[in-house]
Amino acid sequence: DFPSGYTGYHNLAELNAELNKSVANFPALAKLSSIGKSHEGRDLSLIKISDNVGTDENEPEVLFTCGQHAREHLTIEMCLRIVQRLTSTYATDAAVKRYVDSREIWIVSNVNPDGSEYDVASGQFRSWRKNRQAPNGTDLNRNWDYKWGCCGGSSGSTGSETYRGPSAFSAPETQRVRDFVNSRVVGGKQQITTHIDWHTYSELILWPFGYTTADTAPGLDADQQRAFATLGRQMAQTNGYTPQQSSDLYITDGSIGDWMWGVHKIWSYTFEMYPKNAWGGGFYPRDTVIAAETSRNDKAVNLLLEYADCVPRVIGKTC
Ligand SMILES: NS(=O)(=O)N[C@@H](CCC(=O)O)C(=O)O
Ligand SMILES: [Ca+2]
Ligand SMILES: [Ca+2]
Ligand SMILES: [Zn+2]
Repeated sequence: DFPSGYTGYHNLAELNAELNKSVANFPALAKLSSIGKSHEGRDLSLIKISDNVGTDENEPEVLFTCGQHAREHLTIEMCLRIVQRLTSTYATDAAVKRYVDSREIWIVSNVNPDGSEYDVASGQFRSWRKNRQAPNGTDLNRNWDYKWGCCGGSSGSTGSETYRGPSAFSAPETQRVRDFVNSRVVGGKQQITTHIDWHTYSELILWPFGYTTADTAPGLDADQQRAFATLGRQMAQTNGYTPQQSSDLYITDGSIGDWMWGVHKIWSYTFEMYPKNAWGGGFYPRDTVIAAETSRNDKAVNLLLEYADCVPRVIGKTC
């Protein structure tokens, strides 16, 4: 379990207990299911939040994913914040009510439960990043099948922290999220319009592509780049993170964001949360920062929900 100074973080059992509580308290708004199992057989929980939550309504769908990287535990708290805020303030916050009534919001609060449990299992942090597949784990954020291993943005060495796996989608966890997103193609149209994948740390808002430093590339034209950057900058205005194309940080290939946009044209952002640098605790900030550093992103989440019907509206275009 988490060591002292970190007991405010939720381990998997505590996370699931909180998700169950939210669903029990708001049965008309929240529904819990599973997209399948992790490598070691843990459930990959899926929460849906919307009015008439039991009905698939014709409303823009928004996806949030957390915990691809095991040691980035603050992201689990971020997904929990999203679930708890969108249900518990529905009755009192007009904006939240509007978003929940007009969107369908999906949250996979821990994509890599084997990894996050392994990281705390000994009572001391192991600084574990990857999943728990043999021989030494796969970096889930290099395992997605868009330009997989194309461009020096991942490693073929099993011991590397960015080991891409023996093949794209070799990890059960990326397969399950892939299958869920693929299942949201209804009548030939992807229902999910927008997505945030949560990471730590560095306080950044990143948008595709990661596999190339070019601002535009096949499948990402100048207007789309401008829309990505404009909404990214507006969200950064609200949380003080630095907005940039993900390859401005470093080249990544096989990342979730490139796949979401490259394959499904889902407006996908990667947020790197607090701290800004290692002096703030690196991957392991104390639990005293959780409330401030998750609520810091409330307005950015609202902006994504606002534009979920048509992101190009942000640059004055119509859909
Ligand atoms: N959270 S992290 O691993 O330090 N950074 C992410 C950045 C993701 C990206 O650039 O798209 C990664 O390398 O997968
Ligand atoms: Ca609905
Ligand atoms: Ca729908
Ligand atoms: Zn990460």
